Amino acid sequence: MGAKLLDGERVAAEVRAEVRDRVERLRAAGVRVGLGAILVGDDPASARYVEMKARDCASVEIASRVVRLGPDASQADVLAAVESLNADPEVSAFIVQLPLPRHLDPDAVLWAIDPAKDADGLHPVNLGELALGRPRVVACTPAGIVELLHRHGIVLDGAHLVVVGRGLTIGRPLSILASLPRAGLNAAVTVVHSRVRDLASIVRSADIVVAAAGSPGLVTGAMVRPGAVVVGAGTSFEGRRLLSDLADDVADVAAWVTPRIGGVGPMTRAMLLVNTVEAAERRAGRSEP
Ligand SMILES: Nc1nc(=O)c2c([nH]1)NC[C@@H]1CN(c3ccc(C(=O)N[C@@H](CCC(=O)O)C(=O)O)cc3)C=[N+]21
Repeated sequence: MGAKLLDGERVAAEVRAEVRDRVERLRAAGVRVGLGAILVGDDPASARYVEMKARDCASVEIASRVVRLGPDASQADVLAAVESLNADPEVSAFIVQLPLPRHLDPDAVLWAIDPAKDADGLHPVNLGELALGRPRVVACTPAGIVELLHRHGIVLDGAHLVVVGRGLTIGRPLSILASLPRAGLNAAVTVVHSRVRDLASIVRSADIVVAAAGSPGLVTGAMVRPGAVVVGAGTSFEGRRLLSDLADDVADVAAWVTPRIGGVGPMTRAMLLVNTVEAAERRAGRSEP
């Protein structure tokens, strides 16, 4: 266990303190900030995440509203919930918890969200703006990973970043974000899936590895170049236990590694609050750079 820990809990607390100041300033100007969530079905992990989010909101004095729909909710029911939050002046931004039950079409639901209220940065317009090189609302986990690295003094610019996993919420947007020609980003990005030929040699060529495949123990110490930075971002469960995409022996080899708990997860939640206060600021016409 030679690696230093990328302390997401600590950095998330810093980010929350900054969000709280911004909420305070908006309140002084008569603007209230609220985060909504639509939760469909009874997946325990999803329910737990939505609960944590409500607690985070309370800690920064953002109002929180959860719309709960049963596991048999129809596409029309979900779209109606989206429309109600789009129209709700108390809701600055909101998320639709994913994955949705299999009978629902997530693409149509994401399209229905007002892009100005998209707290997750997963609306096609926001993903499109990101791809075009002018990020507006950035997906929470990618934004959180970039922030986590920055605040530990780890430089993306010029580094070789290997992203394992290309999902909608982490790998795909992170690979685009990190490659943007901007100060603090500008990484040389390789994005692969978990069954790529010779994953080990690709991972070994990385300065920074982000494992976002949702495949427990996928990235092992033997794959990692000594001194590399390794971030575990995938989530999977064994019962209620959260499993990491990183094998434990990564910590013997890497210079920096995320802990299984208290790494990327708290950063994801913190960036959700950032996206929410930014939505409120834009709406109030006092957007900060
Ligand atoms: N529309 C949408 N947006 C999401 O951002 C989203 C989603 N759907 N669906 C599910 C995934 C998963 N996710 C997590 C966020 C934080 C923790 C987290 O904070 N975990 C704690 C541990 C919590 C525990 O003790 O189980 C930690 O890593 O320290 C976990 C998982 C967001 N997701």
